[in-house]
Amino acid sequence: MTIPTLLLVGCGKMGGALMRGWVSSPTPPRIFILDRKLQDAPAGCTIFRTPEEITPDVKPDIIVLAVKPAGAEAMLSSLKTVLGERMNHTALLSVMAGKSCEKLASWCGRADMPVIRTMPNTPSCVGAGATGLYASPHVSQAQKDLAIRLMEQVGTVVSVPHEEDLRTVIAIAGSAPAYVFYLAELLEKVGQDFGLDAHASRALVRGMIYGVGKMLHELPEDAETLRKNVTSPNGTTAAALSVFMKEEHWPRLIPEAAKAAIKRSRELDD
Ligand SMILES: NC(=O)c1ccc[n+]([C@@H]2O[C@H](COP(=O)([O-])OP(=O)(O)OC[C@H]3O[C@@H](n4cnc5c(N)ncnc54)[C@H](OP(=O)(O)O)[C@@H]3O)[C@@H](O)[C@H]2O)c1
Ligand code: PRO
Repeated sequence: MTIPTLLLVGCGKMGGALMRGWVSSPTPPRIFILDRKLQDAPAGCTIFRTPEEITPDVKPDIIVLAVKPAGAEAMLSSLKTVLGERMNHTALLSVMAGKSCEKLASWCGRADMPVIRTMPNTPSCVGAGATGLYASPHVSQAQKDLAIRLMEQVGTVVSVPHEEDLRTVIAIAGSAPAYVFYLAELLEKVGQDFGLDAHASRALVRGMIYGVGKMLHELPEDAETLRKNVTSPNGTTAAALSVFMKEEHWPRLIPEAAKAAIKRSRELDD
């Protein structure tokens, strides 16, 4: 199989997570990076600071767009100018939380530009990402297969049938690591407030979340069964869950938070 060439545009928190995941995978793609502040690139990756620095030998199979949605139009307009004819032989893979395939294609100067929209998450940096992927009608099967292969190199990929579905992916996977990190922060603080030292509290909470993730990933049981296995009748867990499971707590707050993320993704489209 030939090694694909990527132009990774924006190598911040998400682009950087993908880059780390790719370079640590068994068969890394060839990566050119466009980022104005990235200090060091891994061996084999070339950094350009501005679109104008991109050299004529860069002929990407896929351009991975990982800048903020507000900067996408200006960036694609510059890339269109710099890459010229090369823009006709590449596909665009956006990781952005906003901006439709149609809009991105028009900013590339080609209504028939093959655009793949994805919603990855930062656990991609350790090969444990979860990515939703939508391919617009102009994407060939070979380009879609390549996009899926690339994202599978950094974790789980789910193709969604409608572009609109990506909003739900944002709410339950793209943004969701932050919810779990917040839970970790709060649990670590509780551990300390209730008498453990910081190191012990951190080690226990991180070990617990790692173990839960590994069980959910590896075991066939559904989450509800795994939860019930922890919950002894009239025991400590039941006491704690009786707080979380009150109608006005997690059952209301989790969907409310998801709706807020979805609403914000609509605003980022404009
Ligand atoms: N963070 C996440 O967990 C996550 C998850 C899924 C999807 N996303 C999506 O990923 C995209 C990037 O988010 P992020 O959190 O990675 O943002 P970020 O950390 O700000 O990364 C963007 C990078 O691109 C650089 N950049 C922007 N415009 C540039 C230009 N014209 N020339 C050169 N470099 C440029 C930025 O440099 P400066 O800082 O100097 O501008 C920065 O290093 C967003 O669209 C977001 O919706 C993020
Ligand atoms: N981070 C981006 C945001 O907060 C997109 C999902 C995760 O907008």
